[in-house]
Amino acid sequence: MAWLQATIDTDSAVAERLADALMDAGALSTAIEDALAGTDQEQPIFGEPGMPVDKLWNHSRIITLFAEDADVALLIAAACNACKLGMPVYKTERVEEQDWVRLTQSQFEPIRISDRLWITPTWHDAPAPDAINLQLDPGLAFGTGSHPTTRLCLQWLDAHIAGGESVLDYGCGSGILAIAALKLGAGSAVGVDIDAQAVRSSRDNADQNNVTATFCLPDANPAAQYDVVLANILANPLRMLGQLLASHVKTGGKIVLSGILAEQADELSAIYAQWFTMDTPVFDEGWTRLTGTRRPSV
Ligand SMILES: C[S@@+](CC[C@H](N)C(=O)[O-])C[C@H]1O[C@@H](n2cnc3c(N)ncnc32)[C@H](O)[C@@H]1O
Repeated sequence: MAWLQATIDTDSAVAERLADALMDAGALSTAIEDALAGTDQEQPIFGEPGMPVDKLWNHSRIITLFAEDADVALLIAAACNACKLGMPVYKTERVEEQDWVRLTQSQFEPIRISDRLWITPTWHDAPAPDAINLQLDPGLAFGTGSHPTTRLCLQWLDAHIAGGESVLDYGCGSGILAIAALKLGAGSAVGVDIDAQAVRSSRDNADQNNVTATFCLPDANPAAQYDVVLANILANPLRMLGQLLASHVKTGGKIVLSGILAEQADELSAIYAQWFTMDTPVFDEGWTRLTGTRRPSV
C-alpha cells in the first residue's frame, strides 16, 4: 500500500481553513508545520498553558496525505476554491507503507545519563548491564530521556540522590524522574500530572521497572512536603506554580526546575528566589535547569 503526500506552503492566516477544506475534499490527513522548521528562522511555539492558543508560525506548511489513486491537483484545487484561494505552489511525493513499529524502535537507542544510569527501551539489550537501567518505551506521555530538559533533571538526580529522600515529580509525564529517583535510592516518590494519560503511563512504567510510586492528578495530590521537588514543565506554568511548588518543599529541601529556555532563566530564578536560595543555572542545548534550597518560611 502507498499514499500520495502533498506539501503546500501557505500563509498562516489561511492554513487552518485550507487544511480543513483539504479534509472536506478527500484528504486522509493534514498537519500544519512551521515552513521554516530546521532553519535559523524556525519559530519555537510550545502551546504553553496560559499562552494564546490560536498562534501559528508566520509561514506555514501543510503536509497532507491522499489515497494512492487520488487526483491530487483536482482535490487541492477544490479545497482552494472552497477557501476562495488561488492554486498554491505544492509538491507531491509517493509514500510507501513501512514497518512503522520497526522504524519507531530504530529511532530510540539507549541513552547514557552517567556511567551508572541508563535509559533503555524495553526492546533493547542493556548496554551496561551492571548500571541502573531504567526501561522506558516512547508512549503517549512526554519523557524518554532524550530531551535536554529531562536529561538535565536526570543528571541532577544522579548527582544528588544519596538514599532515602522523599521526591515529588510535578508534571511527571512518563514518570521518568520519579522512577529514576527511586532506582537511584530515593525512599519514596509521588508524581503529579494534569494529563490522565500521563498518570496511566507513569503507573505502567513504574510496574515495568519494579518500583512503587504514587501517581495522581493535581486534585488528588496531598499537601505533603518533600526533600526534593522536580518540575520539568515550561516557563509559563512554572511562573504560576511557584507558591504551590514552594509549599511542597521541606525547609532545607531542594527544588529542581526545567523546561525553561535560556533567555527565561533570570526571570524564573528571580521568581523562585522568593522562597529558595538559588544556585547558578545549568544550560543544555538552549534549555536551563534551575535549582535552589528552601529557606524557612517567615
Ligand atoms: C515536559 S513534560 C515532562 C515530563 C517528565 N517529567 C520529564 O521530565 O520528561 C511536562 C509534563 O507536565 C504536565 N503539566 C503541564 N502543566 C502542568 C500543571 N500545571 N500541573 C501538572 N502537570 C502539568 C504535562 O502534561 C506533561 O506531562
